[in-house]
Amino acid sequence: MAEIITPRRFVVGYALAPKKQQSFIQPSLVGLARERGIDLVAIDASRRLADQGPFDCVIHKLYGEDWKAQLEDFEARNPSVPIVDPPLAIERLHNRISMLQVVSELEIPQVRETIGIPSQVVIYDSGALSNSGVVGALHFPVIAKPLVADGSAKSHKMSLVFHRDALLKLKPPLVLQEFVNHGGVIFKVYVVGDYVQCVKRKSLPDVSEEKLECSEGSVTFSQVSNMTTQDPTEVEYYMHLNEPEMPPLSFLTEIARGLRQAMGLRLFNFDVIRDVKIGNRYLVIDINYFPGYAKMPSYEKILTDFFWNIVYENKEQDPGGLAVGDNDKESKVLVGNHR
Ligand SMILES: Nc1ncnc2c1ncn2[C@@H]1O[C@H](COP(=O)(O)OP(=O)(O)OP(=O)(O)O)[C@@H](O)[C@H]1O
Ligand SMILES: O=P(O)(O)O[C@H]1[C@H](O)[C@@H](O)[C@H](OP(=O)(O)O)[C@@H](OP(=O)(O)O)[C@H]1O
Ligand SMILES: [Mg+2]
Ligand SMILES: [Mg+2]
Repeated sequence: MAEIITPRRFVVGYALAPKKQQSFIQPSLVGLARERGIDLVAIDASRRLADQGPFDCVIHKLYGEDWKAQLEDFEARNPSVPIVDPPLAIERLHNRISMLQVVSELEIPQVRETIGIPSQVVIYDSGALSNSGVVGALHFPVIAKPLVADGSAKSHKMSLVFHRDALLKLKPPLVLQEFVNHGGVIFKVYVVGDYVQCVKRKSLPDVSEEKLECSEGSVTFSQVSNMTTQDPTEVEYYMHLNEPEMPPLSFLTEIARGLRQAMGLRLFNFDVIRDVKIGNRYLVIDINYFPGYAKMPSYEKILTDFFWNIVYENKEQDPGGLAVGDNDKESKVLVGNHR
């Protein structure tokens, strides 16, 4: 009788909003993870988390106090199971001021390229919009961004504001951020643990001094980097999207490492623009928790490697610390020698 020991399987539980689940949990990801011994299992957010599982790792992108309490309860009962990422660390990204503060605090070598954020002010009430002491130092145009970034459609609705008088119709709380001409392209830097990948995306076109003078009021827009178009006049734009040079990957990797450590997050992306006036000056304008990874080439392999590292790292550090009901996961298959 030969004894075959099959490797232990791991379970990664995911708690995602329906739209996110649909885009992220693709059969190609589930299949690849399964081949590597990792089963991706949906968490039902309407049921108590601690009653579900067992899990070797929990990944999540849900909002609200209820969900945070569920995670805390689960963590207290399963202290050895990694929660990716801790809700407290994610919270920083729900406010567009605290989100970028961490960039200003980065301590990375800035020799050839430099990194920063655009000048910005936070506006809590309408009165501040007409207060020279608050908005007087800003150089126009500015982008008005909702202060809260909570995943709602409203939190993505922005205005490009050309003149001060157009500020008065805006609805605080918001951030007024100087618009920086950057050649109409943004660099989206995806971070998955210590893996970093940069892609180019469509952005707002530059605003010349002449255009600024003849433009009135403001224009609204939403998630411009995700926009695709059937408009033939834009075909040319897309043809030229390949032209701008990428920022050096080593520089982006340093920034990603610094952000990861400072924020205590492993799953995020950040948007970078290059100032056309100062060619080696880069600015971070946005950081997103658990972004649209399925848009990233080879996301299945990158995410599967990430899950594998988490569950194996955890197993090595704490081989005894298994989640509830974990003991029976190492299955032995006995194969009889039939005559
Ligand atoms: N300071 C800036 N200067 C120039 N363009 C900017 C600036 N801030 C934002 N933009 C443009 O506006 C777009 C939306 O801004 P931002 O990324 O902050 O919004 P978001 O809704 O959080 O985006 P995402 O969909 O990536 O979460 C950017 O992709 C970029 O095209
Ligand atoms: O709706 P919220 O919770 O804010 O999250 C969005 C992020 O803000 C975007 O950055 C994601 O798009 P990108 O992956 O293209 O950055 C976007 O990706 P998705 O639309 O593919 O899910 C979302 O993750
Ligand atoms: Mg963005
Ligand atoms: Mg964002």
